[in-house]
Amino acid sequence: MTTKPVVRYALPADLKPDRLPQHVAVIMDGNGRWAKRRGLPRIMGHRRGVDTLKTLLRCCRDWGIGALTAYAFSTENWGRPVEEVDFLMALFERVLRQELLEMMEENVRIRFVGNLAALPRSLQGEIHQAVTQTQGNHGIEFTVATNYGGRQEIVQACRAIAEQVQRGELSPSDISEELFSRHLYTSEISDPDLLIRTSGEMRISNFLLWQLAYAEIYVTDTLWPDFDTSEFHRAIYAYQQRDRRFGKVKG
Ligand SMILES: CC(C)=CCC/C(C)=C/CC/C(C)=C/COP(=O)(O)OP(=O)(O)O
Ligand SMILES: C=C(C)CCOP(=O)(O)OP(=O)(O)O
Ligand SMILES: [Mg+2]
Repeated sequence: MTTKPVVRYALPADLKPDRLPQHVAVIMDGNGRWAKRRGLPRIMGHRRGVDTLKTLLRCCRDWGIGALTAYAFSTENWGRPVEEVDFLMALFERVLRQELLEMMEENVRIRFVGNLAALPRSLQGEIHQAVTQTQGNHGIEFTVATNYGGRQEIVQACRAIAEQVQRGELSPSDISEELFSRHLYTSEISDPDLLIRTSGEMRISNFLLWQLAYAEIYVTDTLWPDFDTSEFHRAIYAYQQRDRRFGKVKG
């Protein structure tokens, strides 16, 4: 039997353990450019991007960040060349299958958000398996946004609420922010405290439109496959310098 070396990340001394974001969301952008700069096909960037994600998940867990949400495929990404879309779907499926045992060992609870019913059947099966098998885990909460669109999520929530009103189960005056949140894909997870976007783009590209209302935003020019623990350290350090006022005045 071979024993895998266990990598543990110590919290850097200049980060305050009592001021860590509890939930970090990431837009894993720049995989295509990373590959292109090396004269490689775009898909190689996505493949390398998986390693970045695995490292980040471990780092969050070791530093005491309770939740990580990663944007893996947007509702708009269907418009990419079919070979790239097919590669990504197969990659998600393969990674899920390969990593399930390790997620169990590392006490990771995985969830998926997005319109999952439109994903390939075999991927849906793998998602179901991973979600149900890890649902008793109480380590880090790991959410993958796949076929996810913030607008689509809001529309489906409106539809579900409208149907309840039509059936007479709910009155329009019962609709509150809290009730609305319960109809989003993210009903079981807290809103992100910090959004990180790699590759320098200053936009949120239809990601968690409702949930990011008060998230701190950090954008780095680094491309996702190059985003490492020292880059993550910089992002958390920047977050800890922010003054989160939530519309109030400084006390
Ligand atoms: C199992 C699992 C969750 C795996 C994650 C794999 C992964 C890293 C997916 C991200 C895919 C994606 C569309 C990235 C955006 O970069 P881009 O293609 O837009 O890059 P570009 O902006 O440089 O073109
Ligand atoms: C990271 C994911 C999965 C989606 C956002 O990146 P995109 O590359 O699709 O976003 P745009 O720059 O096109 O807005
Ligand atoms: Mg991109």
